[in-house]
Amino acid sequence: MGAITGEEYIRRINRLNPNVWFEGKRIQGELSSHRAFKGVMKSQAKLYDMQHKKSLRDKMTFRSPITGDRVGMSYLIPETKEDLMKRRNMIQEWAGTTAGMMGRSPDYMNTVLTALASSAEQLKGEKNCFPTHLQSFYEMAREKDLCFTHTFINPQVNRSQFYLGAEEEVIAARVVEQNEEGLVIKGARLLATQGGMTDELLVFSAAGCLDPDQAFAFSIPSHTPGLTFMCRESFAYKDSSFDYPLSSRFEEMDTVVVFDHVLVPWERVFFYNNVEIANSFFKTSAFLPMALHQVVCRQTVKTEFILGVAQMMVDTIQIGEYQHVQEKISEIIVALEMMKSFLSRSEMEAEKDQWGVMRPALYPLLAAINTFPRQYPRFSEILQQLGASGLMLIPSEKDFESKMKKNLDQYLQGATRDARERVKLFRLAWDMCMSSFGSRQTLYEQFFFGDPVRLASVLYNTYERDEYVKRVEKFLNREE
Ligand SMILES: Cc1cc2nc3c(=O)[nH]c(=O)nc-3n(C[C@H](O)[C@H](O)[C@H](O)COP(=O)(O)OP(=O)(O)OC[C@H]3O[C@@H](n4cnc5c(N)ncnc54)[C@H](O)[C@@H]3O)c2cc1C
Repeated sequence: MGAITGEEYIRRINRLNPNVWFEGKRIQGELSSHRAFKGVMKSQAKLYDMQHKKSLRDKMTFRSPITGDRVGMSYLIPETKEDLMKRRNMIQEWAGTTAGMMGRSPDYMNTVLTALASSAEQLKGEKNCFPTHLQSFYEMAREKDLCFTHTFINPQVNRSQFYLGAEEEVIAARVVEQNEEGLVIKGARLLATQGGMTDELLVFSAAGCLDPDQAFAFSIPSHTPGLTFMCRESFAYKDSSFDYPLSSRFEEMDTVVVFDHVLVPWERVFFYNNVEIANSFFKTSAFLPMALHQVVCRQTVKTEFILGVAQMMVDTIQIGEYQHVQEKISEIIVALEMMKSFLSRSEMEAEKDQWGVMRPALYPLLAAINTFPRQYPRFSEILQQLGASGLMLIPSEKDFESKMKKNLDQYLQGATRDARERVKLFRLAWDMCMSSFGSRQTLYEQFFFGDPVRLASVLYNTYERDEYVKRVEKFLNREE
């Protein structure tokens, strides 16, 4: 089968008909026609269509080692530095289409699964681990071009250090039964972005897992009996891409995932009841370097887009002569250059692991994921500071078609753009940094890969720096 088209993606999800709840009701009918999903599913479909465009086919796909069919490049296990470049080019092509605003374009989770499968050998011989399940599942996903959401966060009930979650009624998803057919899961997980609009849900333990009944990794189809996705409010308020240029296209729903005695067949279980593996596999496998490589590729493209928007705003109202404006634009340039450097260094210093996987160097990528969550809110702030009232003077497409057009044309024109074009640009900036969609983007970039505070601890606890301390010791003991 190999790489799918957009139409195949839409058909497949509609046929699955997963149990998705929105505003108090189960969504009936085709998910791709529902107002909360239609824009983003159409955008996702466009990404899949790119795999079949003649001019992009070699960039977006590679030949399956099993069938020779073309399969998605995000499923490529990198063995050389050239493979890493191929992965980067593909990821950035998709990110360019979404302005980097779709954090969950399928390459993100495809990369996660590919990374885990490339390290499956690590599970060999370990208690309750099934490396062959993981490997064959990856191959099946690659050949069918499946897409995924994932969930690994327990409900935010009580985050104090000594909370053990021992309520009588289960809250955080856990194994409640084990039988011949598989594991039975009950409870909830937060959250799954794109929940319901993917083929599969990949579930793995929350970081710092202590409970053997929560120490698992598996994947199940989105329409598995007992599985429910509960949506938040949709930020796709209108279809007009003039009024809502980003949210009408890229609003990725976030869902709470509820497991009501969900049966996970054994062949879908990668490991269970193994706290040690649950806590170590994601650190020692290729997960971090490969997933972060995808993330930083996308974030770099997103930063380029933000820089472009900011510069267009500056030009439109001619504020580029002011020093503080230049400084603000420079701040975005510095951030962009940093991201590009982190990415290049991660590729230049990539090394093969013991299974022949070319892993991008981890520390430049960890530095990036520690920096970007702090930079991104500043980008929003800069757009607001540059746009000022212009971000409120954003009449709708309908206003431009009304009797008011003459007034709008006269009073909302910019120095270099007519009123309609100026408003179109400022609406884009507004959707990026002020609308519900824009605010979610800011929260997303801060948290989607984990709490930035705890991500900093990963650096603190693992970064080799004895040599520097020794150097200072030597300096302090210098006699001359
Ligand atoms: C838009 C969005 C989309 C997301 N999509 C997904 C998804 O698709 N799949 C998925 O699995 N997850 C997803 N996430 C969840 C993301 O992984 C979490 O937000 C992140 O790991 C932080 O966990 P939390 O939200 O539970 O915050 P909490 O852990 O509850 O933290 C809340 C606050 O308490 C502090 N805090 C709590 N515990 C500690 C501690 N032990 N030490 C220090 N400080 C602490 C934090 O620093 C923070 O300030 C998404 C998040 C967002 C915002």
